[in-house]
Amino acid sequence: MAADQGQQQASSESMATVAEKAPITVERKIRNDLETKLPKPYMPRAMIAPDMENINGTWGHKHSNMSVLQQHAAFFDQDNDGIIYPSETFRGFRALGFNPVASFIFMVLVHGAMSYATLPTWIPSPFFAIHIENIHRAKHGSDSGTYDTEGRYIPANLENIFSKYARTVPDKLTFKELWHMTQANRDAFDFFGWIASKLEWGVLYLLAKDENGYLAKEAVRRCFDGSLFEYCSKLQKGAVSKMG
Ligand code: HEM
Repeated sequence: MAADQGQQQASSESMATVAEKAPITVERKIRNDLETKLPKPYMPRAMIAPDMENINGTWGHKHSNMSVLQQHAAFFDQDNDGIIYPSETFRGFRALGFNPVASFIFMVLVHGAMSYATLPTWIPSPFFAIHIENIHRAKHGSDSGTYDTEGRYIPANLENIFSKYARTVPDKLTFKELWHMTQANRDAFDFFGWIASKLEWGVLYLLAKDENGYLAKEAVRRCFDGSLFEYCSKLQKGAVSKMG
């Protein structure tokens, strides 16, 4: 009997997501029910970005056999040649509705920060090209961990963002909660990653916040597979109506 109880206690301890002496684990919650809806939520997905509500990823979005991170960047590859030039990024940001000044600044930051790491040789590109084949090499620290090192997508890490930081409304982040998340994701002395993360999440907030100032989980998920960008550019052209 005592042995049974001991075993039960050991097994509940081995699954605990909270440690009494680490109050931060109480504050930032982890869900333990992901598997009830989403099979193997911990398994990185190469081509599809699912979550609890969309277990097959984005309906109607073509992966073209690219990794989820490659799909995220591919919207900006307007001639589909696998290489993104600054002019394409500028036009991509314009198509999303950003003004010329903001689009120019984002273009300089993205290509200044990401081109070199993605090049096929060590010789820098005078054109600041970004090679989509190697986009995984442009990953940085202090991120959410939702892309893995090879550019796959880890559903559990998307869910963790919302269970940890969405306090006001479930599955939606206020600007303050988003800021809190990027602060919490900081690796020590990773100044580049701190700034890169703030910019990525800040631009996403500007692009996809709703009329009440919330950033919805659905918008974040669709940012990861790039389908959000296609949707927003169609919205700008007036080709689709706004997401429910
Ligand atoms: C409106 C435009 C864009 C938005 C809103 C955006 C937003 C994001 C977000 C929110 C992340 C996730 C960061 C994390 O997991 O913490 C991310 C990651 C990434 N983005 Fe973008 N992005 C945009 C444009 C681009 C462009 C043009 C490129 C390159 C061509 C790019 C390349 C990347 C890469 C390489 C990562 C992985 C970084 C990492 O997880 O360490 N993004 N982006």
